[in-house]
Amino acid sequence: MSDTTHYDLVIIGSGSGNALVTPELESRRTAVIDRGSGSEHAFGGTCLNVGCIPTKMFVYAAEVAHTVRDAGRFGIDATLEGVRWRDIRDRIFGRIDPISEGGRDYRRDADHTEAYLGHGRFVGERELEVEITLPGGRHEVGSRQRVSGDQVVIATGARPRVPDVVARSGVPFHTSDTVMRIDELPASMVVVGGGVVAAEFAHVFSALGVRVTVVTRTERLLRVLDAELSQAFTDLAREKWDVHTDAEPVAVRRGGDGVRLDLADGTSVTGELLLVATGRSPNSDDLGLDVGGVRVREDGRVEVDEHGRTSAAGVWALGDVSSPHQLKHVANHEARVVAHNLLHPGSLMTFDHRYVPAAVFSDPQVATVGLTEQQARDAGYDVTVKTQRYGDVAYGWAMEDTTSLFKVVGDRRTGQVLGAHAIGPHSSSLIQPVIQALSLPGPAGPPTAHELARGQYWIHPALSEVLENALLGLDVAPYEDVTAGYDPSGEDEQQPETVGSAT
Ligand SMILES: Cc1cc2nc3c(=O)[nH]c(=O)nc-3n(C[C@H](O)[C@H](O)[C@H](O)COP(=O)(O)OP(=O)(O)OC[C@H]3O[C@@H](n4cnc5c(N)ncnc54)[C@H](O)[C@@H]3O)c2cc1C
Ligand SMILES: NC(=O)c1ccc[n+]([C@@H]2O[C@H](COP(=O)([O-])OP(=O)(O)OC[C@H]3O[C@@H](n4cnc5c(N)ncnc54)[C@H](O)[C@@H]3O)[C@@H](O)[C@H]2O)c1
Repeated sequence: MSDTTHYDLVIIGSGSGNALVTPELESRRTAVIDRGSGSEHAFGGTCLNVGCIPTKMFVYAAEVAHTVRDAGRFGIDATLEGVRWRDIRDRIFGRIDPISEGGRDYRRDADHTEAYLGHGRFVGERELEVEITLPGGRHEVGSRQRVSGDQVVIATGARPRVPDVVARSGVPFHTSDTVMRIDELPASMVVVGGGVVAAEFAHVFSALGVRVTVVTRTERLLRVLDAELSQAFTDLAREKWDVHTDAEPVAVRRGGDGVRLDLADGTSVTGELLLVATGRSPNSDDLGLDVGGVRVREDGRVEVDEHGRTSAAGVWALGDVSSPHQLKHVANHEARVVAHNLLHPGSLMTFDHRYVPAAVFSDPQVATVGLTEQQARDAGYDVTVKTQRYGDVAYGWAMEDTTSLFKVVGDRRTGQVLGAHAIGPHSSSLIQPVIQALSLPGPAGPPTAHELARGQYWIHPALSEVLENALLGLDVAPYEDVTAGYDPSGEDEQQPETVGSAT
């Protein structure tokens, strides 16, 4: 056991936690503790190693395969001759692994910072013991190191949750932590879960030629989305994958070419490989939080206030371990807030969770921000909605699109947008103007739907015209009425000039 080494700042978790060490914090003595992510126990957290980045690199390769298969519709004859899985995998991790190793070495070698590569647990107030489990740091594997900090940040993320019926079965299975490193593509795969991870991996593997079965206990895939989009996604998924909704595995055993899952409705499904994608639990257990005086919510998230402070003085938390949103852009935002707050205790910044957007990089892609139609109705708004088809704008014609939609939810009385939900190519980018309008309101509040549509140019004939048309299609007061008497300078009685429509 080592003596306790004292730091200005101790960070547990090298994902968004590592990004905390901004230039302003770099002069402080900082310890970063991390036990590694995924099967390689890599430094740098989920997003870099087993989350956002590699999945989207696989998604891109899947889309290339899909484009080749689909080319005939456009008069281009092409044949997908094969998929070199190992080449795809090795290209992706050949790029990611060196970044992870470089990040670890930088933290180990930089002035003022130290990397402790192992599992950390509180052993007292702002004091931790780290069981060193990984090589690559300065501490011997197997040793136990004690560190303490003036401030401690918990950024330990979340891990895949595995239903007991799978965990206890003894049948080999994968999660998002391991499935991207497999050596060979299986012929078939059963995905348990109907959320984001399931939707993205089902797309990747099916586009690369794997026969995919999806089993989810909800009545639709991507159940948390606006119901119209969730239904549209489920309908399209059924055309490509064998989708079992309202279904839960009650027994898992070896069978068929690999695994057999008996479902509660008496049917069964088989596949060569089993992928479990049934949610992620915060890494708040096995951290000794009770010893550190840190309270945890019933759902397992570390309890934080709007500034990121936990119940223990000088201990902060951010990202998946504490946030209501398990998203990297949210974890990054929270890290920026906490970094500021560590340096400016007299003027604390607050987390902004008002308009958190999200996207699902599946086939089709889905994006969402703000209230769903049902949420807006439940909240008592005078709701108006417009669902615009991609196929109704010029770029949608070019794409021969027949299935993609952009839906906006508005408040009839104020004319303001309450939410936007899109399903189709590039929806994660197309939705950004709505995120901006909601998040950066002018002095008179967010622009109305018609102001957003008519107060700016929309490049013609870009796909973004689908959003322009959706906004214009909302049954709200026309732009002229909303802007009547509008006088931005306070001097000019004239109305602002409206720009012409691109449609
Ligand atoms: C397959 C997948 C795809 C995703 N795609 C997207 C996406 O496209 N867009 C998006 O916004 N989000 C995506 N996410 C979610 C995103 O990855 C997470 O929200 C984000 O990475 C959380 O960051 P974090 O810093 O809170 O935690 P993490 O990045 O998970 O970092 C926590 C670190 O702490 C370490 N740790 C935990 N406990 C201890 C301990 N006791 N001692 C030492 N170390 C410990 C862990 O090993 C890990 O390295 C995806 C997630 C998955 C699983
Ligand atoms: N593109 C992105 O932003 C992205 C991508 C991947 C993951 N993530 C983040 O990771 C989080 C976790 O993703 P996830 O897909 O694992 O969780 P999730 O909460 O999105 O979905 C879990 C799904 O599994 C189903 N389920 C749970 N237990 C089941 C059981 N026993 N049998 C059958 N179905 C069961 C649930 O009903 C749900 O449909 C997401 O909430 C998201 O925030 C984000």
